[in-house]
Amino acid sequence: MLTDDAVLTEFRDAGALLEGHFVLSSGNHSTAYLQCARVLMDAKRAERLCAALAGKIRAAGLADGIDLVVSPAMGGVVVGYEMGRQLGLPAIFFERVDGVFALRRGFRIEPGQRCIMVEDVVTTGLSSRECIEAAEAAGGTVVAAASLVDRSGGRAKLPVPFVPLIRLDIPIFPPDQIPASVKGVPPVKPGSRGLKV
Ligand SMILES: O=P(O)(O)OC[C@H]1O[C@H](OP(=O)(O)OP(=O)(O)O)[C@H](O)[C@@H]1O
Ligand SMILES: O=C(O)c1cc(=O)[nH]c(=O)[nH]1
Ligand SMILES: [Mg+2]
Repeated sequence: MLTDDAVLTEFRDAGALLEGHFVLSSGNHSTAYLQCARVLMDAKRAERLCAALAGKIRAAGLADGIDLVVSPAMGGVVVGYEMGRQLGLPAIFFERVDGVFALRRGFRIEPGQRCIMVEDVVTTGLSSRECIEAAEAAGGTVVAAASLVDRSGGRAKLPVPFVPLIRLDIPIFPPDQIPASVKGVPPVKPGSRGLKV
């Protein structure tokens, strides 16, 4: 069990609590960004946080009978792997092919396998919902979801019980409602969805 303060300290110590002007995966803008890759680059920190998340999942009675961890690449790859280790389950990831989540690399889901979908961050919940739909389309039954961070303040709706390690309520702005003070700061887009290179 980790307190919210302890989780935020881990993020702060990892240099993962960023302030500025960010374009999120959803196209919304924000003045705050949680860079989970910086948290997960430290194996011991990843272990501490994922052990706590696994503990929350067990405490919620959601760990029993799960066969498989599924997660959405890129952000979900490392956290999915470590959650598989903590829960004693295999872990596979979906990756976007022409924008649509697909299983590659010989990964597959056996018919009826019970899955938990694991994300790094939930903002609108779109990536999570798409990953859950992809796992169901691949033959699985998704019974729960988990993430390191839910920054939606609980507003993101997922179709299965959802356990975040920490829940934050961080404002997001649609592109036509960005405050003037934020507009003046050149935006950066850290995530990979819809990235133009
Ligand atoms: O709840 P949402 O509004 O979907 O936002 C959260 C998603 O955005 C980020 O991924 P991103 O799509 O930027 O791609 P990445 O994981 O490949 O970096 C993050 O890893 C989540 O998957
Ligand atoms: O919504 C996102 O794209 C997003 C927000 C955030 O704080 N961290 C992240 O990795 N993605
Ligand atoms: Mg992602």
